[in-house]
Amino acid sequence: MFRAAIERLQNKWKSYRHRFVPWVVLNLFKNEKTLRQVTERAKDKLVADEEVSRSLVKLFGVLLRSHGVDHGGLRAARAHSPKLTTREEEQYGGDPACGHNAMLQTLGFCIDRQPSTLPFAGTGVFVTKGFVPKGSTVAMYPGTVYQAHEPILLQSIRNSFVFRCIDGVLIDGSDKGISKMLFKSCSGRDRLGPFMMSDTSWLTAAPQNPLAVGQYVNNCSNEFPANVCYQEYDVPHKFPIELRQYLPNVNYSHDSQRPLRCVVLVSLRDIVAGEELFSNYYTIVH
Ligand SMILES: C[S@@+](CC[C@H](N)C(=O)[O-])C[C@H]1O[C@@H](n2cnc3c(N)ncnc32)[C@H](O)[C@@H]1O
Repeated sequence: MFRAAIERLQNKWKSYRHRFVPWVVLNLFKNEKTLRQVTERAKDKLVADEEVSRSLVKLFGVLLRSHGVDHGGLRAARAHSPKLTTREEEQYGGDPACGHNAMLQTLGFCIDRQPSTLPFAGTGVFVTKGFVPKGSTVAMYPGTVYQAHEPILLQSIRNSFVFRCIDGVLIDGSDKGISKMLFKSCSGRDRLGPFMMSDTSWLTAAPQNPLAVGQYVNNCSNEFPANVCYQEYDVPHKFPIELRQYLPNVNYSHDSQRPLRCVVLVSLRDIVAGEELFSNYYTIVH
């Protein structure tokens, strides 16, 4: 009987999809009601990758113009997306809050970090303005991407921001210490001529890409069910090169042959201003 119980536990552990490892170990049997279950891996995507690409390209295109940082690619960016109106140009130009303005304008909502609604849960992420319709790309999970075979031991010590994808790829979303140093170093390494391939500003209090705060989204509880879920997004080859400077992820290994792995958070229902975002740290894939 004891063996059967152990086997049940092992099977359950193996099928957990997203794991913030230390948190899961301590809370494995809490909030069982809020577990997200999916029947097939293919069905786990709430929104098509093309839809995620569309949202990101729209936002990043506006960010590119609003920051006035073109790294040699502004003209190319303008060729990609429609021209801004004069009013929009004025609204974004030189405004320190331009990231949030761009988000409100293009996606119809703003998100930001604030103290969590939950006691002892530290910082959380809230919808601060506008309205998030179900199925929107609400946030991105920033960090260094490690393939399943790459070493992460040192970086993972006392680090509650290591996120595990379904295929064993890990994303270290910590903005402190060795994790921070490694992200900056990999990001500098991967520059392509005049183009940056990733954004390091998520490591600061004011990320250029305002979606890049998904690592601060807290786990749901029985009182606050999940309103967002994680979804892997492999950046397609055709993603505009001049917009990659806003991607908050970078490969740990320079010679990674795989497309860059990002993780986005997608809304499970409509969310209104003032609500905190809650994800489910555990997803069971049957
Ligand atoms: C990925 S971090 C999320 C950001 C975190 N709130 C912070 O301020 O750094 C995961 C950690 O947040 C805390 N956390 C997340 N969800 C929680 C919850 N529902 N209740 C209490 N603490 C929570 C735990 O300390 C967990 O290890």
